Amino acid sequence: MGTTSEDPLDAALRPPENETATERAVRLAREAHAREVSAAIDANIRAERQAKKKKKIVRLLLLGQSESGKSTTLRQFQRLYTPTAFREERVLWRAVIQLNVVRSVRVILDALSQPCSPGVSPARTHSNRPRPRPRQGSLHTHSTSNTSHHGGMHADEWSHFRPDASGSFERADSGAESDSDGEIRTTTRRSSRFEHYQQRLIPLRHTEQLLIAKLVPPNEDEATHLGRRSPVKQKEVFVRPGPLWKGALARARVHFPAQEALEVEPRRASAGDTGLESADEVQETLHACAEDMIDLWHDKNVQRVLKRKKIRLEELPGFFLNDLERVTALRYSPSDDDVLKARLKTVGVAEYKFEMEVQSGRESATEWRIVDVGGSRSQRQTWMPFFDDVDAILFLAPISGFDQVLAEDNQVNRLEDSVLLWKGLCSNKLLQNVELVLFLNKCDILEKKLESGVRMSRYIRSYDKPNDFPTVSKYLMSKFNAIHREYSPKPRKFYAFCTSVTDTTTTAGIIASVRDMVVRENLKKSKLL
Ligand SMILES: Nc1nc2c(ncn2[C@@H]2O[C@H](COP(=O)(O)OP(=O)(O)OP(=O)(O)O)[C@@H](O)[C@H]2O)c(=O)[nH]1
Ligand SMILES: [Mg+2]
Repeated sequence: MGTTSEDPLDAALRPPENETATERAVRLAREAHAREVSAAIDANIRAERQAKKKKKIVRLLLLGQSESGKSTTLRQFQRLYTPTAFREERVLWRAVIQLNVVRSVRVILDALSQPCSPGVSPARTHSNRPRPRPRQGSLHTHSTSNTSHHGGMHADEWSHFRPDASGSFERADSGAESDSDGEIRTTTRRSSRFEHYQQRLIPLRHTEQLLIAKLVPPNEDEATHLGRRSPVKQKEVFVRPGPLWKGALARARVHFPAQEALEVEPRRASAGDTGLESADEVQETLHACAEDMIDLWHDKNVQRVLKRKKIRLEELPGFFLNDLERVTALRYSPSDDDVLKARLKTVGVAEYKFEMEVQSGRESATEWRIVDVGGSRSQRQTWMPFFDDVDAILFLAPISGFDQVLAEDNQVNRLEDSVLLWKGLCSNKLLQNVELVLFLNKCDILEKKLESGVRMSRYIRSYDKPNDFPTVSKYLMSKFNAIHREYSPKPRKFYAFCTSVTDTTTTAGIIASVRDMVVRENLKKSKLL
């Protein structure tokens, strides 16, 4: 019986009938090679699938009140583990730094335009305001009568903040004007000098508007204007995290140096001279106003007014006034440190993926997903949904804020707010198996503050020890530890560090420790499952 329906593929693959021995040998060799290539591709696909299956994903959530240093810590991770991307994006921070400069100057000008009348300090003017009451953090917090096992002290006991410990700059002032009647002429001269600065620096107002327009998408309805009354209670410019604002900036930029120039000469770039050929309008204005800004900042009378009003600009976020000459240069491009010091408030939540560029050991198989959130009160409801699926939480408590109140609620002491948040996290049942890492942050500011004579005991009732940094930081560490131990639903290790996350050297080591710890704990848990 003959075949009537032959398979066309068979026919196509069948060797030619009149094939010679040499042709046959060549054909067989070609087929063998093709089989090898195909096997290699299959093996590759299998290996990739295996790797994907094996790949560890570590989720780290950054939490803490506004200005605690979450986004700065994230930037440290980026600097360490995705250095190329960090370096490429550095130039986009220029607009943020420009705005930080303009706003610092604005704080000074506002302070000068509201002179204290002789003999009446701003503190006195406000001293009849309602006294700050302890408030609950927005996370659930326990009040319990259990005694702590830490030196017999209850974890609550230490956080008895003094009722008058508002710490707001305008209210913390206790010094009176020292001008006597005989100094009227000097005061008049001083006023005209202040007016001179106000006049000379008028162009900065327009600059500020330009920068806000550049940084904040037009459909954002959260206010971005400066508050009128208090020099330090300005509304902050914010961004929703993620690549969007950077994209907008990149599109808006006037001229940026060829990327190659940045890559070939990274050291030049970090020194602030990248070979920018032309600056944008904002930078030109800043450059033109540089001398006046420098004079203003170094003016002894201005310093005196700031001191009297207890405005410590050096401690405020986004402080660049000691770098004015460099940051107002026409060809200025931000350094690593500048990016870490820049202040841009976060609104919303974003997850950042880190395929660690360091391809060694375990890290090559670990993908990190770090979630950065907004820390102000209105933002805290966004935290909770992440509690379900997180391996570790890095909580930042800016301990230098013991004499400050929250920007969003001037009745709440910042340290007290951090304590309440910490209690809420420690006691949260959803998080009982999650590692909590504590950064007692802004230690550099704390140290300077204590050295300048601000007394901890004025703000924390139970504090009766020496007012030096080692004692204070040790005390606070032990108190946060006591809360952790007392409030955790089941025992877990206490990982805590005293940090200044703007400091690259010390933070690199701390982040490496955190990374190792989180990976190790993650590995342990996955083995147990
Ligand atoms: N001197 C000093 N400044 C710090 C430190 N940590 C953060 N900062 C600065 O404080 C400001 C606020 O830090 P951010 O990282 O933006 O704070 P955040 O927690 O993300 O704040 P939100 O986005 O409002 O929730 C920035 O200007 C930082 O450079 C620190 O340890 N020391
Ligand atoms: Mg932030």
